[in-house]
Amino acid sequence: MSKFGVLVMGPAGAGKSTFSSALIQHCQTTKRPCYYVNLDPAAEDFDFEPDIDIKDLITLSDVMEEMSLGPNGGLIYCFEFLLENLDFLTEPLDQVTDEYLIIFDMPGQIELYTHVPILPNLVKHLMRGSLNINMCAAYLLESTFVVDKPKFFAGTLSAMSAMLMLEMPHINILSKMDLIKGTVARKDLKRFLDPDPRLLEDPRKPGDEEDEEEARARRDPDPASKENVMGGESFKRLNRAVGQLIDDFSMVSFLELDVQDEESVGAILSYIDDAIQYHEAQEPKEPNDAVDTDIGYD
Ligand SMILES: Nc1nc2c(ncn2[C@@H]2O[C@H](COP(=O)(O)OP(=O)(O)OP(=O)(O)O)[C@@H](O)[C@H]2O)c(=O)[nH]1
Repeated sequence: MSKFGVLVMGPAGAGKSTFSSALIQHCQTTKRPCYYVNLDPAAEDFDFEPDIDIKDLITLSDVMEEMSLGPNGGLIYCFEFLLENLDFLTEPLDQVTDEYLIIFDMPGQIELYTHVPILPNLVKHLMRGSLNINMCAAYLLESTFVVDKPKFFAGTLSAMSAMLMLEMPHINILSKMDLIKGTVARKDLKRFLDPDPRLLEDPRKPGDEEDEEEARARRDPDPASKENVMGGESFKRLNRAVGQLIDDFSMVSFLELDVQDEESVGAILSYIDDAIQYHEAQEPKEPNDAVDTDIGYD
């Protein structure tokens, strides 16, 4: 057995720190040792004191002030600095024994999960070489997004982007389920948990009933309708293509998280353990890949 780690990611305010705390609480209840690493250089209040806190190395506020950078550029700078000082993580993590679950609580800036290769390099360092941590990514998206379908699909695309970029075991989580409980019918919710590509063409909000006429018009649009003449159809085709892309990439589905419900937290942790074990069985690691610390920030 070797160390297990979970990289808790997702957009700002998705509930990453709250989920990290729920995981720690669950580990305490089930007597599983865990270790908490805060990698958000702007995070301030914690339910549980981090065992490693990036702010002991560098803080976003110092970088913004001293380098005259904004919050996004400042965050990238902080991570570049972390990659140049990986001993800050390696030394304490080397001391963590194999039975521990290591929770990495990440910042919410979306840039980190899309186009800059910071996280792939960090993950490579954690998973390969001497640390040899078996990792899984947990990408959180707020459940309230389901009432705004374009927003939900945009969030799903960012989860996919993180999946493709990191190439590691990955689960997606719909967080804050308590906020939509009772407002979205189970059958509607299922179309989001396992994203249905036709959702973007369906004008109804979850919970609305569709009348026969609307359903017919959606299945069989009138080519001469005003919307089509004004270019609405090409927008619909784009939506359809995006929905299909997500559908074809059949690994994109969501688990439900309600942090108040101990069982849902435990179920997600079991998925994380299973995803890691499955990945380990499929793809033995290549040790000692060099970490590229140049991420092209100027
Ligand atoms: N109702 C409800 N609120 C939640 C839940 N999880 C988090 N929140 C609230 O959502 C807000 C953001 O939660 P955080 O855990 O700080 O989110 P985060 O993703 O760590 O935020 P950043 O680090 O700023 O990106 C806080 O006000 C939380 O109390 C949940 O499961 N249900």
